[in-house]
Amino acid sequence: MDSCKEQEQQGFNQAKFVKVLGPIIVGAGPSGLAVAACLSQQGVPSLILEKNDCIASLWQQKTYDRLKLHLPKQFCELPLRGFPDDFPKYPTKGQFISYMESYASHFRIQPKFNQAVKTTEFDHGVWRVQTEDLEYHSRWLIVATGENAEPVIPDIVGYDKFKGNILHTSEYKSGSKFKNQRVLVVGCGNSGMEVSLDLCRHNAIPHMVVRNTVHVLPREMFGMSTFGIAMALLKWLPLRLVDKFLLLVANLILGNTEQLGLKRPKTGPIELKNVTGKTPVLDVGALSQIKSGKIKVMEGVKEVTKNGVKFMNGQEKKFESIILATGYKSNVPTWLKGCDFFTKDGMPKTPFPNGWKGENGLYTVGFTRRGLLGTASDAVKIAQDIGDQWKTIKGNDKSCNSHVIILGKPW
Ligand SMILES: Cc1cc2nc3c(=O)[nH]c(=O)nc-3n(C[C@H](O)[C@H](O)[C@H](O)COP(=O)(O)OP(=O)(O)OC[C@H]3O[C@@H](n4cnc5c(N)ncnc54)[C@H](O)[C@@H]3O)c2cc1C
Ligand SMILES: NC(=O)C1=CN([C@@H]2O[C@H](COP(=O)(O)OP(=O)(O)OC[C@H]3O[C@@H](n4cnc5c(N)ncnc54)[C@H](OP(=O)(O)O)[C@@H]3O)[C@@H](O)[C@H]2O)C=CC1
Ligand SMILES: O=C(O)C(=O)Cc1c[nH]c2ccccc12
Repeated sequence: MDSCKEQEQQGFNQAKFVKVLGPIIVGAGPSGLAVAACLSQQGVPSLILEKNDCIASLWQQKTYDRLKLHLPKQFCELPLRGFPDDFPKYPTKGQFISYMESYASHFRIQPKFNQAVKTTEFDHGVWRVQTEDLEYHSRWLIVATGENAEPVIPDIVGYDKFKGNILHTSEYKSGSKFKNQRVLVVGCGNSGMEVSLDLCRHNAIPHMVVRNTVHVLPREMFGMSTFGIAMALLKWLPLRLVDKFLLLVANLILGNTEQLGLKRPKTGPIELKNVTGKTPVLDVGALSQIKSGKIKVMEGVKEVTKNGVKFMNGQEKKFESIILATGYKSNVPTWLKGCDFFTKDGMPKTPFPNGWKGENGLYTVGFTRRGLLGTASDAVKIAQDIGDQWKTIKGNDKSCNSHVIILGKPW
């Protein structure tokens, strides 16, 4: 082992301050891994700090068993290394995780686990990144904590009165525990639809709350993925025309969803995704269960009671469990201080495609509202940008083989 590595191994436990020569990346999800891989291709070492004890913790710990990618695999690949050829068009969650494991090992990415970043600020030319036990310093900070870092738990009156089980979709694995139960699913995004479908398949009785409008599109049109068709058309046609086309075909294939209680927003599906981040539902079977009455569509919830729920329209129903499919939010404002690059919701203020770079060595990857395709685009740009700066740095800062230098005190 070279002396720098030895120093690194022994030092982490005792030291208070760690000087990182390359960038610090916060988060070891697909975005953190993608940017670390692209940096290593540029010859730039980096250090990933991950709060959990594994890579891709959203996928490994917070998703249900039946999950599959609902965009075809070519739109979900990380840069520099694609999916194995034998993967199906829509890989399963297990396949996606194994792809990311092999991606990390191929690029020799070894995040430092159990390092939840508590506060970070830019101070005298240096990013100071604090975890419970250590303070890391670097001239570059790459935020890769994701758009889906924390569950959204809405304020609904009466949670404490409810005798049954309340959980968020991030804790839902399968419907097997809910057999014969009356279950209320709050929310009708992709999670709400797919959890309701999974509940049906396990003989539960799902009721899904739709308080607002929602776009439902078939996952495929004419044997091709709807997303792929949209991307291809967008090369030639304006966004609004593409949205019109998608809606025309969706209505032909699915019928009028409004009759089922699923009113469409005025803004088209891709425009709405780009502007607000609200993802259209890509239907993988829930709609036919709604048509057959197995998934019941309900109004907004007024309050939770001891044995069930009162709805906005005055109806009252009994439920044994409530599943909150109410989405996720960024957690950046909780740990990144003194920086006005992000909105109060933890998204970059500068819209795509320019939200990847801030000031003073700050970067963001995976905050584009464009899924893994956006991640790949950010990662390549960031690595190029830092790679160019790295090439101009000479001297001591690059001479050690290790990417971190352990210090007892700040220098
Ligand atoms: C159920 C579900 C299915 C999805 N399916 C698709 C799909 O098919 N296609 C697609 O393109 N997108 C999909 N998405 C969107 C999803 O956001 C991306 O697939 C992808 O996970 C984003 O990667 P990320 O690395 O940006 O964020 P994440 O995967 O959320 O990773 C962020 C990492 O940062 C860590 N972290 C957070 N806060 C801290 C902190 N303070 N300190 C240290 N570490 C921290 C987390 O533990 C996590 O490991 C899906 C999302 C969900 C919820
Ligand atoms: N197979 C796949 O690839 C899957 C992908 N995903 C992705 O994961 C991301 C997160 O999806 P998801 O978890 O569905 O979150 P979303 O943010 O997409 O949806 C949240 C839903 O909850 C509703 N909601 C929020 N608060 C309340 C409330 N107080 N009362 C009633 N309804 C409420 C929202 O309604 P409103 O619009 O009124 O706010 C919306 O319908 C998305 O990008 C999605 O595409 C998720 C599952 C599967
Ligand atoms: O599945 C998701 O959450 C995604 O964010 C993927 C995605 C990015 N852009 C879209 C447009 C329509 C449907 C899904 C997506």
